[in-house]
Amino acid sequence: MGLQKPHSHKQKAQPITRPKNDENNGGDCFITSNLLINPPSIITPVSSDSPYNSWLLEHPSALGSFDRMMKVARGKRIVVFLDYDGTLSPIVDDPDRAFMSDEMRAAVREVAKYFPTAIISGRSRDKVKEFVQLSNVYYAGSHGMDIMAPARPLKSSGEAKHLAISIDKKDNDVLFQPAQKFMPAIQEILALLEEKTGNIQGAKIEDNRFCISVHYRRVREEDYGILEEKVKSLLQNYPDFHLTTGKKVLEVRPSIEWNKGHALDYLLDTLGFGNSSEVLPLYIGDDRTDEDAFKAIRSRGQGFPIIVSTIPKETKASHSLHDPSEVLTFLLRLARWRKGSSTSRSTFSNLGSW
Ligand SMILES: O=P(O)(O)OC[C@H]1O[C@H](O[C@H]2O[C@H](CO)[C@@H](O)[C@H](O)[C@H]2O)[C@H](O)[C@@H](O)[C@@H]1O
Repeated sequence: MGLQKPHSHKQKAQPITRPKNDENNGGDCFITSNLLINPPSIITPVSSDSPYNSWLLEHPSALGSFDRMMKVARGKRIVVFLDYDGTLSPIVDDPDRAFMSDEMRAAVREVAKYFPTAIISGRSRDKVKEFVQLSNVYYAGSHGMDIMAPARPLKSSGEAKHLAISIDKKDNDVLFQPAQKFMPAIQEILALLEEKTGNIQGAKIEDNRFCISVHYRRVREEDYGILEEKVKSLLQNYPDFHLTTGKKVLEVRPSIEWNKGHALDYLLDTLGFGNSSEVLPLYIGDDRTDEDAFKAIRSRGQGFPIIVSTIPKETKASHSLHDPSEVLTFLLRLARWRKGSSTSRSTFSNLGSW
């Protein structure tokens, strides 16, 4: 059987060799073997003579595999989870200007008409809401530590029950903030970070409510070590916090057992799909913190973890999309599939319940 051209981005048809330290990626670039939840029957890349094309064999394009994925989805309830930066909006130098295109907004709105849809971001919930501007999706900010979810009884969020959680009712939704007790310390750290990094040109501190981003995308290379040192030394006085890394960003987070994966499970639970074997979660994300959500899908045993990446990297995702423009195409296709499928309209009850 001849190898087929990927049914997606033009660039993918070419052998692509990208630098190891991809600008947007902050430096991680590995190839790993990965068990696919649903291995593809057709291998799409033209050739495997570039690291990216080899990687695609293990993480096939979600566009090239779309029909196959939708066959798996037959009779299941798809729930869509989306990351924001690098997934719905391109990575840009200024975090305050990471706008989503109107086209992308329309695509997410359309998807959310047919499937329960949630955006899980490292940003503060308010900020991501301000960027997305849609009322028919659920929002989880601070890497899942700030969730506005439907007011339904929890069935199986075992983890949540063990945390000092705060649940406030607002309208018909419930606010779930498992890191609320860390708020005073977070405010303190925020002020200290502003003070101590103020003299490092290009450094930017972003208040993400239950976590803090220290951006270094615009910091001179020779200053980066100093910045990192300052952040680490400050955190020595706050043993309840730890640092994680993302794309040219250091993130200060409270040390609780809660991440995007827990947020995904929590949302499925509150949406009423806690133990359902009928649910098929689909998560699209591009960064390290999204790996927790990919893992959560893998432990459920069904669903599609999809990574957005222009370079080969170690991931738990089963499928891939090259960049936000492919995310847009995928979302439009998903909505069109649901809308156009007259059989699915009578077979599935997604539409009625959402
Ligand atoms: O979980 P996400 O929604 O992907 O948020 C992760 C971080 O995204 C943002 O930073 C990244 O995007 C910026 C804008 O494109 C870019 O300038 C920065 O270098 C990236 O790291 C956001 O500003 C962070 O607070 C989020 O934690």
